[in-house]
Amino acid sequence: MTPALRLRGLTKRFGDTLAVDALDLDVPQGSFLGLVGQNGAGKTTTLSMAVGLLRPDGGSATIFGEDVWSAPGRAKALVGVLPDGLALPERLTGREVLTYLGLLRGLDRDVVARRAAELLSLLELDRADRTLVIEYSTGMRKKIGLATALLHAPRLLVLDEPFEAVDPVSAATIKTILRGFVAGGGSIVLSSHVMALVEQLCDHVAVIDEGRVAAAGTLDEVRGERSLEDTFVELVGGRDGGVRELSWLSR
Ligand SMILES: Nc1ncnc2c1ncn2[C@@H]1O[C@H](COP(=O)(O)OP(=O)(O)OP(=O)(O)O)[C@@H](O)[C@H]1O
Repeated sequence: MTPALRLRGLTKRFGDTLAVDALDLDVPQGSFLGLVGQNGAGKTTTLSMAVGLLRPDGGSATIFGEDVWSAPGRAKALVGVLPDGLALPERLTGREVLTYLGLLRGLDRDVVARRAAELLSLLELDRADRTLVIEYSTGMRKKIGLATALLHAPRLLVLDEPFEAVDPVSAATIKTILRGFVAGGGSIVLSSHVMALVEQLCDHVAVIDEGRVAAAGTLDEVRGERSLEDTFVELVGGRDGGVRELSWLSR
């Protein structure tokens, strides 16, 4: 079966930094994949190239077989994206943002109005109906970003740190939405630093280290008998000597 997302030889260099190094990754259809890695490992750069937001120096990205760079219209219709540092029209309310983006996506006005109302209510943004996006908190921005990613009912969701700065009640709602999305046949790839969250939500995991995939597979294949955190620290921590302490802090 064609993967929901296929990355082959994806490469990006910023000056002397090789951020992503000939990276290969498949996100199988119907899977919920967690992308984990240390700060600066290359997760955001990889996801940005995967969805057509950042042009790779080499390699390819396909979404359900559609090439992100040679067939961007077809590929982008299939994917909903929550990018890092999402730029939003700041002088609109959440409802106006969803209406604007829904109409740009070619959805009917009635459909947009219905879906926007449901998303705003579910994500508890309807109480701030007159608030402009510029006045939103960090967590509210994440939530409206997630709503924009879901609005056109994509087949694949690509979410960069969707739970960052989100309160526990909203996080529980988002988890329910994402689980429902996968149960309904959707596929998800999300990046996170929270191993417990990845273990709780995802059925597949990929560990990125220095721009390459250090391990990938089902959750059980990658972690074996250990916790994901132990596996992760062992895989990527070993290089710089693992966990160290500040001796001058001890009394
Ligand atoms: N626009 C840029 N210009 C220069 N260097 C960049 C740029 N974006 C990323 N990098 C570098 O590329 C590498 C990978 O960064 P990236 O943001 O993809 O990592 P990450 O795994 O998402 O990190 P984090 O977990 O901290 O968000 C880092 O060394 C970073 O400094």
